[in-house]
Amino acid sequence: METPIVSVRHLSHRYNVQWAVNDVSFELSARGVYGLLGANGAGKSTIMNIMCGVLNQTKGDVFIKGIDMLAQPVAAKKLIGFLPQTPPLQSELTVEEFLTHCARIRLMPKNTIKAAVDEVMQKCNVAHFSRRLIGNLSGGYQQRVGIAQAIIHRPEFVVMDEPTNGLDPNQIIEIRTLIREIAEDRTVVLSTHILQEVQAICDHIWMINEGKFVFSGTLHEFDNYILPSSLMVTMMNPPSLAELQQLEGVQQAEAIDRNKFRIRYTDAQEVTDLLVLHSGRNNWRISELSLEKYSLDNIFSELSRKK
Ligand SMILES: Nc1ncnc2c1ncn2[C@@H]1O[C@H](COP(=O)(O)OP(=O)(O)OP(=O)(O)O)[C@@H](O)[C@H]1O
Repeated sequence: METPIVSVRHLSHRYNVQWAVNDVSFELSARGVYGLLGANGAGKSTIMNIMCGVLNQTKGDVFIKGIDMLAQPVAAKKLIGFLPQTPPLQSELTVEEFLTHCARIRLMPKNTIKAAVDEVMQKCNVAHFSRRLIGNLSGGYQQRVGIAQAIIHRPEFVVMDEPTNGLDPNQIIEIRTLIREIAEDRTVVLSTHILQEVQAICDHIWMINEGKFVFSGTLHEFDNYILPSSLMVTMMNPPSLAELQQLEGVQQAEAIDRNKFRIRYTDAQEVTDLLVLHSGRNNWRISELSLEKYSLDNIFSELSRKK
């Protein structure tokens, strides 16, 4: 069997007295984008920093292509690219100078550096800014340079800590596209606290809460696992709450305001059909009907209930 690109075994980490990561294990063998999703403080950065050899774990092991990160950090780090939460940029250098410097500290052979810098500037679409000082680039372009430094040495495995944090909506779309391109021939692990981010670019999701994995699966499995169980209905001429509650298929109805109600149900289609039917018969005049989208908080509490 092929050696996994990454193997994390029973990883735990404690800062002072608090356990930030608690017995996390996983293995990655395939290409694609893996999303580590969790609220602020869930433990994402701690796991990423340990995987990349920036922080030594309290317990457990990390192997990169079979190489123990603690025992052989230099050899393991050659196989990894890392974009930390705050990109390690030097604002007084030009893009080309900075990437050349990164290639040197990555111990790339001297005669390969120029070609590698040109290639990565093309890939990350910063070649036209090669002579511009990094400090004078926009946030989106600085992030591109941050990604370029992570892949300059052509690692098989790239880790990005909240790569779209702080960018504007257009920049977010561009950086997501770049990440997907990078993942075509590599394994990328990224962290985010934004549900839509994993839905937009990840093939596989891990959810982490208070230092523990609470879900691991494909995007499809995730969507099937977390089904909404309520809908919002707005009516111009609503019935009483008691009337709504008596409707077949309605588990519970809650008035949000005079016209708007949250309906909990067992079968979304059945309750929608009945609401529309009764609205037609009784002139309730539905103006809006929508399934409620889950927030990250809802999902965590739902996952905790399912465990
Ligand atoms: N250097 C540190 N010293 C003490 N506690 C820390 C330190 N770094 C992180 N923590 C704590 O460990 C827990 C996990 O933090 P971590 O930064 O890994 O979470 P995160 O999911 O990456 O959150 P964020 O999205 O806010 O970066 C948090 O409770 C945090 O306060």
